[in-house]
Formats: sequence, structure tokens, C-alpha cells
Amino acid sequence: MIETCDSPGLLPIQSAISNMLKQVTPVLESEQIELEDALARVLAEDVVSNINVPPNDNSAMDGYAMRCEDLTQSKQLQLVGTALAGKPFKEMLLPGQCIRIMTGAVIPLGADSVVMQENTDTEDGLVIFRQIPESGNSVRKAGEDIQQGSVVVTKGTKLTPAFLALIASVGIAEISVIRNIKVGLIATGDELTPPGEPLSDGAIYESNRYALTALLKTFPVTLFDFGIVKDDKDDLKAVFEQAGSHCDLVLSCGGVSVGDADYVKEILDELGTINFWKVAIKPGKPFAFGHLRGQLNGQMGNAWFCGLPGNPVSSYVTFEQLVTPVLKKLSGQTYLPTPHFVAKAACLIKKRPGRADYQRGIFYRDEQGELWVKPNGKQGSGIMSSIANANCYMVLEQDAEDVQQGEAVNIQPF
Ligand SMILES: Nc1nc2c(c(=O)[nH]1)N[C@H]1C(S)=C(S)[C@@H](COP(=O)(O)OP(=O)(O)OC[C@H]3O[C@@H](n4cnc5c(N)ncnc54)[C@H](O)[C@@H]3O)O[C@H]1N2
Ligand code: MOO
Repeated sequence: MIETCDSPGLLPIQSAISNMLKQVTPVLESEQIELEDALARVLAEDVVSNINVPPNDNSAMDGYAMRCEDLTQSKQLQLVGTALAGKPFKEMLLPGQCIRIMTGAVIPLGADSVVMQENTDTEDGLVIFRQIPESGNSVRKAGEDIQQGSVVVTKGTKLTPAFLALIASVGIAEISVIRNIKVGLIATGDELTPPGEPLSDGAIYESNRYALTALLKTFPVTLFDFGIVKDDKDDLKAVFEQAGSHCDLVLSCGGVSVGDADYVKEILDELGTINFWKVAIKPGKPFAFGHLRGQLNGQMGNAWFCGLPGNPVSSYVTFEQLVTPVLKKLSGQTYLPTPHFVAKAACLIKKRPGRADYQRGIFYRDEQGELWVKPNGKQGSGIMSSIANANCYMVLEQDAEDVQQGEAVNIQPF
């Protein structure tokens, strides 16, 4: 069979992303939530600190605090007390004196340095210093992490575990975040059977929703799962209307190509608008983007719509490459293209011009530290193991041809 170039009429991936980002506007409504519930949420306002972190100069080591100038006279200082984290030594240290100090304890007035205990000896109420420190040795300065009045985390930041700790460190327990994006998810196909049930003739297990649901969980999303809808145009249309009535974004997978039971595009045409259909991406060509008008019990709504192809790898790749920018924009995050790294092809990588190809690969370093990449087995859009066992995409530009062994390849680590 002669394979023909399939680029005519396909929208280049960057044009598809720009088109979607131009249309979609961020959700503006915000809500106050507890910090402990804020993982993966997007900040609606800058977080400003009312305090210095740390609040006081404090010790970075268990050891002894002293004025380092005193050690120029004598290596021995008189031990006059102890400071623990949360239990400061409240007096002023006088010349010739030192105190025992633990990590995190406040540096007392009069002291400017700490020497860790491994570099000291003690004898009859004296501490003998084997290290002569510079001023400020092992002292963590007040405000060295965060200064009072400074912006700790900016509006639009998606909160990672480290940001949660940073906000907690300035004593804030409640924050203002953008409300969750309401996303509807629909799988369509007569052949789709939920895992756990017996498989009838010609059927397959539905698997895309498991990947898409898990991917969605990494975003600030409230998921409305509409399950599996049969290839019945009226049923599918009713579910689309229902999803469009209250979601910000509706995702379907399957039924978006040109087969006799592929109704997605037709329904989108009737219920809304199609901004584009068919992108120069492999896998994932029949991806559709548009707008869906919905209504349910008198409630009218307008949702953005992404029609993902049914092939398992196609739905996964189009989610990561095309839906992710939309979700980021909707939730008020700045969209930054995923960084690429360059590796050398460990073998010939087959590629036909026409679509940007997101092949699933395995990258590794050789003993010389050189970065290599090779395809992770068969690259068909139904071969989910190609992605599950891979560690990167090998991103091959739309017009690129075969990549020869040793040539440069852009990779996007997972
Ligand atoms: N004549 C043409 N045929 C096809 C074209 C084309 O351009 N001309 N494009 C091909 C490409 S590329 C893709 S990708 C697929 C996409 O088709 P659909 O989005 O309509 O997907 P379906 O036909 O419904 O399903 C495709 C495949 O995936 C399986 N599937 C569907 N949903 C799921 C699910 N939730 N979990 C697991 N597997 C699923 C389904 O059983 C099919 O095997 O169209 C090509 N055809
Ligand atoms: O784009 Mo399809 O996803 O090549 O099979």
C-alpha cells in the first residue's frame, strides 16, 4: 500500500495551541481555602509575608555560641548557659563567655558565631575551641529566607508541596485560590467495556478514562465523569448538552474521526462551534477544539470543548500536548512550553514528514555522560505499553524526516 502524506488541511501544532490560548480566558472567581487543601490549586492573590523567616538569627549547628573576637585573646571561654530551639538564653553574653546552643536556637545578644561541638572540647566549666570561626559562622540570619513585607508566592502560581511549606513558614493558614475548573469527561464507543466486567465479542476494555482522570488530578479540576456513552448520536448529544450546561471544559475521547459511528464533530457542529479539527500531530490527528452550548433543566451553559481521538496513545498525547495549555490558561496559570533537551539518536528513528511526531522513547546516559535516546518499541497509537514504559517523548518536527543514528533529537522527559 502506498502511504500518502497527510499534512494538507492539518493545523500545525503551534497554531492549534495559539488558537486555543487566544480564545480561552482564565476563570476569575476565587475562594478562600485551608492551606492543607491547596495542593495543585492556583493562587488568586500574591502571598505577602508579615514576618521575617527565620524570625531571629539562629544556630545552624549543635555547638557553642560566642563572640568570635573573644577567641583572638584565648581559645577557652567560660560556659554560662544553654539555648535550645524554642527556649532562648535570655541574658546578654559578656566578653569571655559562651553558651551551649542547639540547632534552631536563637543566637543570644552579645554572640555572633557558633562552632559545632565536634570542633570543641569541654573541661571544668570551660569550652576549648579547636576552630577559630569567622563572624557569622553557622548562624542563619533573620530574614535570610523571606523578608518581612516581601511577596512569597505570586498570583497565578500552581501550588506544589514546596510552595505549601513556604506559605506555612510565614504563618498563613488560609489562602485565596482560583476556584476549580469544572471538567466533564466522556468516553464514547459501543465496544467499550468497564474493567471488571466480562468482555463480549468484539469488545475491549475502556482504559482511556483511567489515564485521563489521573492526568486531570494533577490540575486544579473538579471532574464530572459521564462514563461510557454508546455510539448513539441522540444519547451522545444529550450527554454533551448536559456536560455543556455546567462545565468550563468538556473532554470527549473517541468518535472524532470519519467513521460511520464517529458523531463527535457532527454534534459539536449542532450544539456549538468547531474552531478547528485535525492537527498535524502524531498520534492524535483528529483532535477537535470548539465551543459547546449546553442546557439541563433550564440551566444554560457554555463550555470549551476538546475532542480527543479514541486511540489510547492518541488521547494521552493530545491531552498532554494540547489540553494542558488550555487547562493552564483556564486556571490562570502562565503557559510556558515544556522544555526540550537534546539527545543523540541511539538508532535510526523512522519519521514521515507531515505531522509533528511525539514518539515515546527511553533516554539514558552512557559511561562518557553522553545523552542518548531510542524509541520504546512499536509506536502505533493503540500501543499503550509504548508510553507506560517510556521516560520521554522524542519530539520530531512536522517536516522532519528519518533521524539517523547519532543525529540530534529533541526530547521531553516525562
Ligand atoms: N479513514 C480514516 N480513518 C481514520 C483516520 C483518518 O484520518 N481517516 N484517522 C485515524 C486516526 S489518526 C485516529 S487517532 C483514529 C481516531 O478515531 P476516533 O477518535 O474516531 O476513535 P475511535 O474510532 O472511537 O477509536 C479508535 C480506537 O481506539 C479505541 N478506543 C476508543 N475509546 C477508547 C477508550 N476509552 N479506551 C480504550 N480504547 C478506546 C477504539 O476501540 C478504537 O480501536 O481514527 C483513525 N481512523
Ligand atoms: O493520530 Mo492517530 O492518533 O495517528 O492514530
